[in-house]
Amino acid sequence: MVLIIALGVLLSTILLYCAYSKWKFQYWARQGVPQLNPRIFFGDTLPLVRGKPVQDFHLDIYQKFKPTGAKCVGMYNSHIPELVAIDINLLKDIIVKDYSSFASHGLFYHEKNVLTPHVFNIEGQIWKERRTKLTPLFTSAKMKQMFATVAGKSPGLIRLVGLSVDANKPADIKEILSRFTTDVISEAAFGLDCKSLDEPDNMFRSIGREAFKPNSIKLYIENLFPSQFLGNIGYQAFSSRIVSYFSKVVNETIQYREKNNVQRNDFLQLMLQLKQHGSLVKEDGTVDVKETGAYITDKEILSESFVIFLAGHETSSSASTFALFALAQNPDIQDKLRTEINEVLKRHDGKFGYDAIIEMEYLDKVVRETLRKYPVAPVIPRRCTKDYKIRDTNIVIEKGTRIYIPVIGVHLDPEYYPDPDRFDPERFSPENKAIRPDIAWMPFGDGPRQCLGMRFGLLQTKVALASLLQEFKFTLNKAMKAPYTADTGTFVYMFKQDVLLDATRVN
Ligand code: HEM
Repeated sequence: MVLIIALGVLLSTILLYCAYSKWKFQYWARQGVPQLNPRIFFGDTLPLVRGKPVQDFHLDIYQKFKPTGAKCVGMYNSHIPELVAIDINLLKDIIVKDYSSFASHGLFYHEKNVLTPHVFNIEGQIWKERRTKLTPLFTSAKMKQMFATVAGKSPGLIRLVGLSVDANKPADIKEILSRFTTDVISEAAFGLDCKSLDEPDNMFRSIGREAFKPNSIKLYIENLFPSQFLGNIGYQAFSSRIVSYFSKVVNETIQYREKNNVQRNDFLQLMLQLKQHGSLVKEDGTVDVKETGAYITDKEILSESFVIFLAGHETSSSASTFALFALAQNPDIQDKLRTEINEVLKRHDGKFGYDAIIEMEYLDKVVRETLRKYPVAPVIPRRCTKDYKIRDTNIVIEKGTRIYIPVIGVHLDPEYYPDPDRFDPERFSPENKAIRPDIAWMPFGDGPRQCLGMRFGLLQTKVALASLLQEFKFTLNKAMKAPYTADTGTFVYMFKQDVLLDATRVN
């Protein structure tokens, strides 16, 4: 009897849910927004559950709906309505002009999850204040100060590729560059030499991999319930292994530096200056009293160190890997770039410094074209923070709705980039840039929430490329065969297979 009642309750619940979903699945159609083809329980996410890479999913939507003139496309995550923005003017409104209605990434954070309340996740006024405090850490002048930290890892990078050459083996460039950027960012974030170039399986790499691995159950839970509720019931976004290791490293480093008055050229040191003075110390050692008030706490330093570490290494290593992959297939472009690197270095008496890197204009174009063709963040999530009416329509995006910015769709759109599969750095000449909307290139997002570490990301990518191309010529190893599928095991766009390049010494 009990069993029959239980079955009855279960069946009625399922039927009710089905009826509710069926009604909910008309949400976008009721507003006149074209929508995908939702299925019960999964909504439109079944292809993703079956393993379709996120970038392919969003590229398909963009390419299917752009020719119809649709401004946006509705979809359902389970039964929850979400929106993919397509029209370039709508994208600009969301990211730049009306950003205050979309100033959230819509991701989980909670004070009890100490690594999560950082500038990428937090929202509203606290985000605004934190962003203002952290912005001075990423100016060109600060990048110049940190240049030596980045370039200091180049000899190890060159040595690793050299080992492949000596062993007559292809260089596993994705792996090598990931070890390089892990070393760069741990040194730049908190002054630690984690020696990934020598010991590939160290704890920092393992933390990076674990934290960047999508966990669909966690993502589902974080999407369904408000952060405050989840945090209060004890939900943990990261394993205790990550939290305790990372917290220990950062807290001990803070204590050590404060006790011994250690001064270093890294992000942690700059954050310690904010903690002590509420402002950054100027080159002459003074603090500008007018700028004071930007104090940050140890807790904030911990979560911000975590996001600098996370956001700072796989993104840049993926960008440099894609660049070498593209250059290996385009020997003329590779030769032209090597010539520029050698000429600029000659003008700088062979000194590989910050000013020399900034002077390399063709290198800049190559990196920009790489991030166009292979945007390492192919889709940017945003959350609507107040009801928003789309210009010249009756469509209202309700507060709380998740929006997707399909960066990959825009970057491969022939309207902005004719013959989009061709790798052509000249797309970034001043004349060619002037004939398309600015927003059509957005690997770092755009507007007030644009990537805070853009300058540092570009710098590490350029240092890696300039160091390697000075020494080696790269071609694609014969094991590299299209089609190249995207890795679904990480949030950052990268190929699933190893990127194997044959390297030969230039001289
Ligand atoms: C090639 C390298 C990189 C790429 C392609 C990249 C891309 C992005 C993107 C797409 C966003 C979201 C922007 C938006 O919502 O409009 C972002 C945000 C962010 N990135 Fe990066 N990033 C890179 C490197 C870095 C580095 C090296 C750091 C730190 C050292 C960093 C720190 C951040 C932070 C803190 C945010 C959050 C900003 C905010 O919400 O206010 N990124 N990045």
